[in-house]
Amino acid sequence: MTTTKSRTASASGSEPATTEALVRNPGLPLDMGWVNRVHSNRSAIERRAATLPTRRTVKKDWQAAWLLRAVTCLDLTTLAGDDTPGNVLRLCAKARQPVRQEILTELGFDELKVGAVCVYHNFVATAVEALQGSDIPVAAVSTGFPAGLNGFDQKLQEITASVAAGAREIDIVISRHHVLTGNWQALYDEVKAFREACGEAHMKTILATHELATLRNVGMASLVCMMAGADFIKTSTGKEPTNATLPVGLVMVRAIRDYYEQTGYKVGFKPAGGIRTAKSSLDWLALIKEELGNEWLNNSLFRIGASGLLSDIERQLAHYVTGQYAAAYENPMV
Ligand SMILES: O=C[C@H](O)COP(=O)(O)O
Repeated sequence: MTTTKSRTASASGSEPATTEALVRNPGLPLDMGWVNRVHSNRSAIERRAATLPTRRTVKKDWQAAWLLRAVTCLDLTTLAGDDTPGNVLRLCAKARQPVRQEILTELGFDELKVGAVCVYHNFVATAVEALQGSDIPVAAVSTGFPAGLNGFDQKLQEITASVAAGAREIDIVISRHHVLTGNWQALYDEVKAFREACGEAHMKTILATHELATLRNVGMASLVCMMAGADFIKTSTGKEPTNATLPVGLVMVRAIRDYYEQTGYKVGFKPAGGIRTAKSSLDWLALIKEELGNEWLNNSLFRIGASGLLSDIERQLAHYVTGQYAAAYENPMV
């Protein structure tokens, strides 16, 4: 007979949490013919997005397995004005042990860790040291995060400094004005230069979709950033009035699918900003599964950027294992 524990473990392990090394998207010359063919039908996109939270009901063992998968894809983030070395160290400890060991053991796991820790440049060195030996990468937000309005040279210096401090991932923000004025060449040139400055560090390109005015702009900007060599495209900084939404996510993952079908290169996707509940993490996983397939359901190609999601996931996992919700003090942070 299959036990609950072994079913859960196999459900979570049915696809590897981290796949073998991907071929990095090298980018390609800006193809304005392709970019101009991007279209978006807002009502159709919104209708499709509205079905996602309802059509895939993931329950019991499968829900636990999906939540564990969400944890492995989490960019555990702190990007607050009152960040301190102390709270970054606590975040890194949580990154190493995101779910209490007794819960993990009940679920049949020895170990679980997040996809990355995401901080401002000033805390990169602290996080790198705290995560030594864990193989958890540190991601730095860069290029004038969140508004993206620093000078261009300053933006390149920020990237270089974060890479030198040990960041293995750089989350850059694009200049929204290039999109809003239709200057796609400028957007392409900017992102290509950022990618060159990143070197071996993987580059996530934040579109700040709320500030791009239309879904068509989101689709066009997604494509231009991939042509310029983005390893991931990311929805939001977490600082816009509206951040990750399923309609915007749908436009972006369809751009990723289009790019893959045309070039053979897989680009990752990172929804970020305002994702706070275990249920919403399941909706994002469902979006990826349905639109991009299981190949994207691992932390090489999918991340969730969140500063306040993990505690609800841990709470739901504890409930799954014990039948009771934990007291707040048992899940003290994030
Ligand atoms: O990149 C990640 C986002 O800044 C996180 O946003 P959040 O604080 O709303 O979770």
